[in-house]
Amino acid sequence: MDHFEYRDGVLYGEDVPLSRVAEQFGTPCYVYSRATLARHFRAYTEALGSHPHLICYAVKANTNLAVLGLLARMGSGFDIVSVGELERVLAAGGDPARVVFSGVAKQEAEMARALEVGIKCFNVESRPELERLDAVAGRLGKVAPVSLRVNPDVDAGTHPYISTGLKDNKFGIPVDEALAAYELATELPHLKVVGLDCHIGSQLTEISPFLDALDRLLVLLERLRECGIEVEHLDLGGGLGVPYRNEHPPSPFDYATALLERLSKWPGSERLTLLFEPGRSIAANAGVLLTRVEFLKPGETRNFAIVDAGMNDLIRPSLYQAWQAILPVDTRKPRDTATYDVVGPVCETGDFLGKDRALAIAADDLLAVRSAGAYGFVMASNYNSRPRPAEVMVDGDRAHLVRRRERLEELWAGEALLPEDEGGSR
Ligand SMILES: Cc1ncc(COP(=O)(O)O)c(C=O)c1O
Ligand SMILES: N[C@@H](CCCC[NH3+])C(=O)O
Repeated sequence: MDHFEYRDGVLYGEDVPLSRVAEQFGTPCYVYSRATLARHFRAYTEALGSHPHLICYAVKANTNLAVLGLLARMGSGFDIVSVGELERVLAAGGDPARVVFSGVAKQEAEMARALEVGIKCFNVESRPELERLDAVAGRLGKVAPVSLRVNPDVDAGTHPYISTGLKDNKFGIPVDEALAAYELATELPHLKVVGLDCHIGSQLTEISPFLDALDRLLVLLERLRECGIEVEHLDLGGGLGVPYRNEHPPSPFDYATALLERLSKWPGSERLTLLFEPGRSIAANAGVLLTRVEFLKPGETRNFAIVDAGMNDLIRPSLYQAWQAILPVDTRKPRDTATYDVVGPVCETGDFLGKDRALAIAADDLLAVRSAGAYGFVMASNYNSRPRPAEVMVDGDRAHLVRRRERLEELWAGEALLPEDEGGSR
């Protein structure tokens, strides 16, 4: 069941009419469904069944504390890429022993904090990072658990900005250099090799690139074994796509079944814990962005629906030419249908949420931009000095404000005038 659906012409999030959310909390506003988030998380754990596994939700997709807290209580681990994400996981009650730390540029202080709280492992992306981590761990008298992120050079078949597993991408250690990097890791006194990791990209809609990557990792695991290096876990990253429009990505079940089948041919695979780092497939379709039509502006060549959410609130359409469905929240009022570019208030021609959309709308109507639960609020900015929107979680017939809209004064907190400009004129 989809938890954002029309009932009698009105769009609901679970049992809450989205018009009520807009009235209560204003627009623009992100709305997440607790039941959908939980269902998406369970789809992974059920798909993996009894095979030892840990789902490490990719925090970057949606860092709202209520989202993290819900997943933490369901037993989720977390994939983080900064100490900021680590602190959010801890603040939400997440278990540090279930945290993996990815990212190409981990700083010493970030490593130190992660060692202090005792994370599960560092997904190390280069040889200099191994050396830095060894030095930091040595200074703290600790041993850092490491997994090397290998770049298997497979084409994920996704948007070039979100493809990460090609030779040309900055991520990971090239697969041909991985063995030598593992040897270095075993020699460094303050590191312990625990895993092997890859992440080939985001919004993948086919299983085959994942299987190609797995095949390459299994060849590497074989060679590691020959050198006496055994790992406890294999982390296949995130990347499973979602339907934004008419894509048909594999379900977590189909994906896991295909992987487990391929893996079963590898001796000892039943002892290898599988880690996954899904972000989008858990959060994207668990959220919408609510926005109100400010003005309709008919034109000679195009009609514009100018709404109160802009590229600063949801940048995916502008940045990746991403298509996200835009739906009227209340379809009961009689309206003429026209084709609109749905644009925001920001002073950029690239400020649009959708183009060429057939919509039956009038000024003041509410719209919902779908699939906005991942890479939505987290990528919002204050461009044009616009406060970032509120976030709301619906749960059955209740709507909880889980992050209030930013206040205007917060936009200049921490800034100062020059001393000579404080009050009075020169
Ligand atoms: C290392 C890593 N893990 C996990 C993810 C999550 O990816 P997705 O949201 O596509 O599942 C990303 C983002 O692409 C990533 O860079
Ligand atoms: N921000 C991207 C995904 C980035 C994945 C991060 N490695 C998107 O919205 O599609």
